[in-house]
Amino acid sequence: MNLNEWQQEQQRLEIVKEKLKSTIVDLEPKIGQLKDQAADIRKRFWEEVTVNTSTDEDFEETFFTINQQSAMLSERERSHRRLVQQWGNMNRLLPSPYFGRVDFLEDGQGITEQVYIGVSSFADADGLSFLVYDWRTPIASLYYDYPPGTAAYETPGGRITGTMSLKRQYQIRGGHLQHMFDSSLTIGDELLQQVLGGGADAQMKSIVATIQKEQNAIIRNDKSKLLIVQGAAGSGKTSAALQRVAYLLYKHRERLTADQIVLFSPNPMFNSYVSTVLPELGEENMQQTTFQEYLEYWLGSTFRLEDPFDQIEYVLTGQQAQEYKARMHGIQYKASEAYLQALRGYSVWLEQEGMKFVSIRFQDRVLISDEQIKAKFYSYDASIRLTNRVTLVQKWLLQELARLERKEQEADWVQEELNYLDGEQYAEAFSMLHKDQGVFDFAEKYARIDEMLRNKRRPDEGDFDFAEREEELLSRMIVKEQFKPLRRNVKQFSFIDMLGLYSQLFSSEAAYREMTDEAEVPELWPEICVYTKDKLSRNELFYEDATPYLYLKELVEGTRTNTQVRHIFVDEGQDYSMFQYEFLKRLFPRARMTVLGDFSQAIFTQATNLHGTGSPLVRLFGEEDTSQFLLVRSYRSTREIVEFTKPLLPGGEAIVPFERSGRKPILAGLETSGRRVEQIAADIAALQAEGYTSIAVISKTAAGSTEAYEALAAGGVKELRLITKNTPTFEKGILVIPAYLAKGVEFDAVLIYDASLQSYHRENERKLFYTACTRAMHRLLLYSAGEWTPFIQAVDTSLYELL
Ligand SMILES: Nc1ncnc2c1ncn2[C@@H]1O[C@H](COP(=O)(O)OP(=O)(O)OP(=O)(O)O)[C@@H](O)[C@H]1O
Repeated sequence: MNLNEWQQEQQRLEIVKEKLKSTIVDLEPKIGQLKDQAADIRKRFWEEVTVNTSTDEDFEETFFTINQQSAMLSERERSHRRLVQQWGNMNRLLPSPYFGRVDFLEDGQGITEQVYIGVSSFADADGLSFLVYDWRTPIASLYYDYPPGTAAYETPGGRITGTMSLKRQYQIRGGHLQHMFDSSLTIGDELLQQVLGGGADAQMKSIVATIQKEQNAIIRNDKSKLLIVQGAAGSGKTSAALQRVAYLLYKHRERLTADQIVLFSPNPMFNSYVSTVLPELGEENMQQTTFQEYLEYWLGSTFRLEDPFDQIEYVLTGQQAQEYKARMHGIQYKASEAYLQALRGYSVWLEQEGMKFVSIRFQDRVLISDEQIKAKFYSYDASIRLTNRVTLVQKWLLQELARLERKEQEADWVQEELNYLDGEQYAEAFSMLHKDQGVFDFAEKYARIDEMLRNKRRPDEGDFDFAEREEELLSRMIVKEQFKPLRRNVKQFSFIDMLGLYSQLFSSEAAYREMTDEAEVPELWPEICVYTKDKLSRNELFYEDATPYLYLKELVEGTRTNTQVRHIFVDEGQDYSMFQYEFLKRLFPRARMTVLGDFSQAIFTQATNLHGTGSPLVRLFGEEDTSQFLLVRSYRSTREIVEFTKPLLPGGEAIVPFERSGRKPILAGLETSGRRVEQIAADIAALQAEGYTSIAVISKTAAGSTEAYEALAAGGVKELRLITKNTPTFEKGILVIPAYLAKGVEFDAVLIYDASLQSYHRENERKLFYTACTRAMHRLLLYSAGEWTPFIQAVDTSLYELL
């Protein structure tokens, strides 16, 4: 690149910066004014409105002026918000106004346009010529999709074709042009090299300057109802997901808001890891949650729920337990579509027989027995669907309660309670009654009509005994208060014995077949029945039972849906069962779904294979509405680490490392655990001296982490932090962490605490081991105080160094 070009670019940068600065200066007073105006309107809102409702016309007039005032207020507030956002965007642009440029000559046009691309758009004072284009504009996709030559991009009005004569990347920091590269490749590797060579952070970074073509296709896909992304470890799935959220928010800014997008994360710590990407891009964060959080919300008050981490701990360490094998079959079956089908079949069977109810009790008495409820339930026409019949029963119960409540007023305990009120309390109740005049009047009116209907009082009857009436009113209120929880419970369907209904499924094999109409019953069913019922009897729920339980609850009580949400993103999608996918689809009927995952990192027993024609996930929306993507390039780790981790997996050869070099992984075989601790302590110190600030010691389980933490702390390693499933945020430093919690995140250096045969040998530990190793960006060190795991033994010796 010649000096002249460099100078031209520098000059342009200065011009853009000046214009940005003057726009910011112009905007500031306008923002202040609008804010003041809005505050003023709010303050004087009622002064401008004369409330008069005496006649219909007055009422209309009042209604009209209120509407007018509030429209004005919201218009000012909207303008204010827009300007503040614009101001924020300009400030964000100032230190680095753009990162890319393409020169494009559209077919049929005479002038080549210079398209500069940055994190948001910036137009010149005329409002027509763009000094910077937002990376999400249609024309900006040229930058991501093509090398110089013929190129095209899609617009709402159709495809635009032409020729790209230049593609340039910039590194601008603090307003200074530091580097500039012209590229002939899709996106020059230089910038990506620099970005990836940097250190790991406690928070994920946006990748807008270096989005790769295959990632861009995911980010901009706006056609399919379901996007499935299968991508190797470190291939940028999470990154693509977050930029996709920003893209959708931009493209549909008139009708889509951040709270209509939900991201399901693998754990709360991951939430904090990704939470800064969108704000960095000038967008609000989408809603973030975990599936467990949802389960806790609906079931947490009824059960002690096992979470997926306890479940995986059991899978990894519970081999000695008697029911281990049965539980493994159980986990698999309860995650399957077959079980979902079985539950549907069960709900049909319940329409004929087998419903279970809970008696409604009051003060140790049965008010309405379960048998009565059951009889009522089956007295309705058999053609009425289960949930509708439940609603009818609910209505009937509320009526019954109203009747019983009236009857209860004459009960002795009410009289006693009345007597029990001493003078002061009585007076207080009395004055409260009168204070709440509205309630009192209403209650009076109600009582009067009630009595008339019951022929106790003639319509013309005037005077009545106030004292008596007040006493009656008081007793009514006492009973009402006591009946309140009963009514609330009925409204919350607690008259249905959900626990009993779910337990009932786990009876004999023959009964199960009959109730569910399912031909297939999993192996070891009797054992599955025993341990499941045992758990339920303690008001506890296994993780694999939680979603099915909730699903059955909805089949009986009616489906809860959220129609607000338009997009859901599921990260680490391989860890969700088909059962859970079906559930999510029902829960968010108006949402499109983006599922990102890696079947090679499927560490849970209920995993779902995402990709390929055989993927059960494709059936969720059908092939027509589904787009599948395969990401094979891995960006996180150095070539040496990727080459080492590839042979750990069957089919791993397909993974392509990004060309960034580093040291080969190091295998340190040590004679004793004590020596291992010494070696790790020395290695951590050396890594720190080399400038690495994010270092993770990864072990297989939580117990393993605690053991490693204690040994290393005793061995003199300072400022260690033990990460558990309850750790809320992700921070830089030296962490000790179980592999399953390190999912989705990354570190400068990873130290595998125990890579011995003893630790990793079963087939279901292969993916866990792979997941742990692929967290490393720059350095990977593995330790063993015994024989190496067979997964490493299969790796060519040229791919690692021995200590
Ligand atoms: N186009 C890109 N430009 C710059 N960095 C990228 C790009 N794509 C991915 N990366 C970087 O690669 C690393 C891995 O990305 P990310 O975490 O999104 O991958 P992933 O596929 O979700 O990984 P895993 O499955 O292992 O959790 C991150 O540091 C991310 O910033």
